[in-house]
Amino acid sequence: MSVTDKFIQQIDANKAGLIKRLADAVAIPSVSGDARYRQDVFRMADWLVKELEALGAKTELKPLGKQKLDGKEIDLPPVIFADYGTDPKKKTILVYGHFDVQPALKSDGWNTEPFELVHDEKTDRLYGRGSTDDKGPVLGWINVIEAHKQAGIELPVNLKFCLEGMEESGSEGLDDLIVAEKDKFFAGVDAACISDNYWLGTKKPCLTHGLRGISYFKLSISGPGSDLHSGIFGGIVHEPMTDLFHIMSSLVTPQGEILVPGIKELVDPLTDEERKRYEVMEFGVKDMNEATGSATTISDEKEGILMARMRYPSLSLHGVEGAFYEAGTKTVIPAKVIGKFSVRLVPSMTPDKVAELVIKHVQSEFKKLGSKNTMNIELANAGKPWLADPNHWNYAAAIKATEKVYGVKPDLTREGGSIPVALSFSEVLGKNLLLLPLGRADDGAHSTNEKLDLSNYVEGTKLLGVYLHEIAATA
Ligand SMILES: C[C@H](N)C(=O)N[C@@H](Cc1c[nH]cn1)C(=O)O
Ligand SMILES: [Zn+2]
Ligand SMILES: [Zn+2]
Repeated sequence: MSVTDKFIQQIDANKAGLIKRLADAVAIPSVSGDARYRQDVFRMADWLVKELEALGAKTELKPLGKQKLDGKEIDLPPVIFADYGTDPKKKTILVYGHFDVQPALKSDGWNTEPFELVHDEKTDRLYGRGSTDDKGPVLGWINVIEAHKQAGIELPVNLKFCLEGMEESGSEGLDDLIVAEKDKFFAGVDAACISDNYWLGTKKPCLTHGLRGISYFKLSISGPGSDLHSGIFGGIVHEPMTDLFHIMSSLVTPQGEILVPGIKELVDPLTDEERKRYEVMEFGVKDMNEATGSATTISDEKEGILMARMRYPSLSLHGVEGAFYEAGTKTVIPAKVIGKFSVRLVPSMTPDKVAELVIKHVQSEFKKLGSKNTMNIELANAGKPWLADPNHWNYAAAIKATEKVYGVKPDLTREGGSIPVALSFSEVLGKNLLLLPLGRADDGAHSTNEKLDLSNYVEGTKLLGVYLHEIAATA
């Protein structure tokens, strides 16, 4: 039996162990965007360090200093550096992942408790916050090391881990750490791999060589000293929510067209050659409908959908802090509301330029309202877009591994989401970076009822391990 077959057999024999590990990780509510959960993000880092050390990795926690969140100054969670193997004859692969998650409450519409992993045996799906983004994939790498140890097989490469707890909140502090550690911890890295995105649809695996960037804004409008009765004060005062809705609706049309002057002009023109790349992709409107659980795509053509995800910017409205949103008919005029929206950036757009255009537009729209309220707009976090050359042994190894594990040639995609440090890894380290996702498009990352199919977790773990063997065999 070949070494990779032994590894695969070991993974199949330990499915229960893999599920238990994910359940333990999901049980820690490591929400980075809410100061009340900050201790849990630290706890999650300690838990991962224990898992890695137990398997023989050498770890170090790198502090990142402080941040301002919800008006308080609090400690940023540490970054975990870990080394597994330092054999100079082997290639060294840098693995990045994140152990923080998006917020989740059962009352948001979850069918189960978000921080309890639930294995639905009928569908063989694992439900829980972080199952697919990004605890499952991070644990995939740990499962790979464990299976090698259990099966008595040598890992064919050296691994370096860089795991952070602030990805969902803009990766504050990590870029500086990468620069500072370029010739220290990151010295000797041959290539990098991140598993933190999703297949294009629900059936076919993919490799990803591009990400959109992000500029996330908070727009606050305040007026009255406290919430007011709309019967007593309605029609008398300038209402913050009315101002906010006017401005928010001046940002984007229901057809997804961004109305902020100057943004469209930043986008690279589409060439015939590029359009053909979308035409040949195996993908249909039906795949997207499956992923969204609806038939609500703006475009009815697959090329339009693919380009909207991969090569055009988008502007999304996320929520309003301070607004009345519960059941019932409360007749309140909220005193202060904070609108949250973000722009996804494509290559040739920079967060600085986009912030300049958005802030100018919002100021001008607010002025038009003639309101006596106070408006403030801030860029809460940002990440640059990233695009890599897929003609590299790192991608060749992942293609072969996908063929071995899934029996198909993977799609080559660009992802619509953002991983702020992807560009830093490519630029600062000057090494090739590959995105090798485990999860499917319908996993519900950032949404209610986030899940990872058990088969994606198990086969995905095999994929990560076989990819390392392919690197050793072909690179
Ligand atoms: C693609 C990755 N799994 C992800 O979800 N990234 C976030 C990053 C982010 C940046 N600011 C806030 N979140 C995303 O794309 O939304
Ligand atoms: Zn993620
Ligand atoms: Zn995420």
